[in-house]
Amino acid sequence: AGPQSSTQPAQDPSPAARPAPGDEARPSGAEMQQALQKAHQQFKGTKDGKNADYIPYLAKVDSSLFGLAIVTVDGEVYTVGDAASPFPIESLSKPFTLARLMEEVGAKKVEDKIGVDATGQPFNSIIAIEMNKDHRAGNPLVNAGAITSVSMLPAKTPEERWKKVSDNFNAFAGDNLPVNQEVYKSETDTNTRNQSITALLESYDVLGSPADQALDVYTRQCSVNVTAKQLATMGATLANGGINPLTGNRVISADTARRTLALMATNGLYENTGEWLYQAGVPAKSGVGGGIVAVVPGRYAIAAFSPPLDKAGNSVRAQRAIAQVVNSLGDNLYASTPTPESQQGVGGAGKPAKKQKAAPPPTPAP
Ligand SMILES: NC(=O)CC[C@H](N)C(=O)O
Repeated sequence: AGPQSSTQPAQDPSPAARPAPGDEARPSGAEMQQALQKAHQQFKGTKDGKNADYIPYLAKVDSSLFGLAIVTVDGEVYTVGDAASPFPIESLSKPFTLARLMEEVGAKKVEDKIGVDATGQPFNSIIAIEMNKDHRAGNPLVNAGAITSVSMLPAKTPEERWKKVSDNFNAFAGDNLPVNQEVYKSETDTNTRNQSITALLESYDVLGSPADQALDVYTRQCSVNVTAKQLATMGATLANGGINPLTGNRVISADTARRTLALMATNGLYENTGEWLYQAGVPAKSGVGGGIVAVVPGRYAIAAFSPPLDKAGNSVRAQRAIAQVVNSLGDNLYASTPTPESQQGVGGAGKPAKKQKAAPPPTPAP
């Protein structure tokens, strides 16, 4: 791949008229669709990883399911494979409930009561709570932080708390996301680890609601079914400054969207978040149901679903496919100029993409 075109506008355009970095080489819809197809083709045979088995329902899901979806801030939708297959949202619920919480109580309360730094620990770590004397949970995207988030949502009854969570998901997805009752039961019957985490948080007096209510609403929010297309729409709402690009409705403020994305970049894939950001260069969030959503701010979100997970609980195919698509489209946020190397996927699994398009002639300012 060669360098980008060196065509320069005669004059530096005003800041408002200046395209954002990379805008001059924005991929077309056809290129996005092709990138999805290529990644699907390339990684569908991947055998690495294993379904989550600590939640009995997830162990039984067909490991070969594999779907990819992109939703752009202009409301374009591109999909390939099993993008319409519902799967449990699990930890992908966390950033969206967090965003609702920030809207309702302000970001400062989240910073003070939960914390906004990486934990560097597994999502269900108890040691991370013990080590973090100031904030206890440390980050809203691990279980302790997400249970605390749910507990802090202003609500007088469990029903009201659940309705807030559920209405919020539906607004992000522009669709009705149902609870998978089998998953809810499966998790409720087996979530002894989360019971311990919740009891520990309660002992440190950081919960905003009765402990059992926080854990139950958290468990139910993890049991909601979502498809890759719906998940990409949820991510695209974050990419689009809080406005759902399919419904046109504002779901959260632009400030909350920005803060949520920063937290995804910091801790979205738990102890593997650094490795992820190093390879893919975009904020993302995973769930043990096999979903991952990644966001290119101002541009699009890409979601992938494939059940087999790595040891940190992140879908293997989803990571490889998303990293390859994002890099091949030139959207790694840390790549000032796309290079063959920056266009490779996780572990160099991808191939360099074709040359960047030449920049179009500058549009005259109105
Ligand atoms: N990482 C995840 O997706 C974990 C979610 C799961 N419901 C749990 O609490 O353990």
